[in-house]
Amino acid sequence: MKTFDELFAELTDKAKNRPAGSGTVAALDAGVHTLGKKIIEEAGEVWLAAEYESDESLGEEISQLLYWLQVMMIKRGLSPVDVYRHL
Ligand SMILES: N=c1c2ncn([C@@H]3O[C@H](COP(=O)(O)OP(=O)(O)OP(=O)(O)O)[C@@H](O)[C@H]3O)c2ncn1[C@@H]1O[C@H](COP(=O)(O)O)[C@@H](O)[C@H]1O
Repeated sequence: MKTFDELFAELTDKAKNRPAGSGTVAALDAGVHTLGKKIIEEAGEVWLAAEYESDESLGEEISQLLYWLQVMMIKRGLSPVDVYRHL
């Protein structure tokens, strides 16, 4: 288990050091267009889970959406503060 900020730090490190086999590195290399489509897909899965699935499944789908949002943030050079200041 990890927090939003802990995952962001981990993904930032992966982007910097580019370890072999990292799905995050591959996703970053795929680019904004691919990341955007993944975010739309995961958002749809959150919606469907909220309509039809368990709390556990919904939590998992939300975690995946947060992951892809973080990858997009890193791709575009945003930090969590750039988001938090709008909350
Ligand atoms: N939290 C996540 C995470 N959430 C979602 N995903 C990715 O998003 C996909 C979502 O799964 P789905 O079931 O919706 O999609 P799928 O059809 O199975 O997968 P695709 O065919 O679409 O890739 C997963 O298969 C992962 O590729 C994640 N990938 C990585 N992490 C964490 O990110 C960190 C770095 O991971 P690596 O870069 O892979 O080392 C680690 O702590 C991981 O636990």
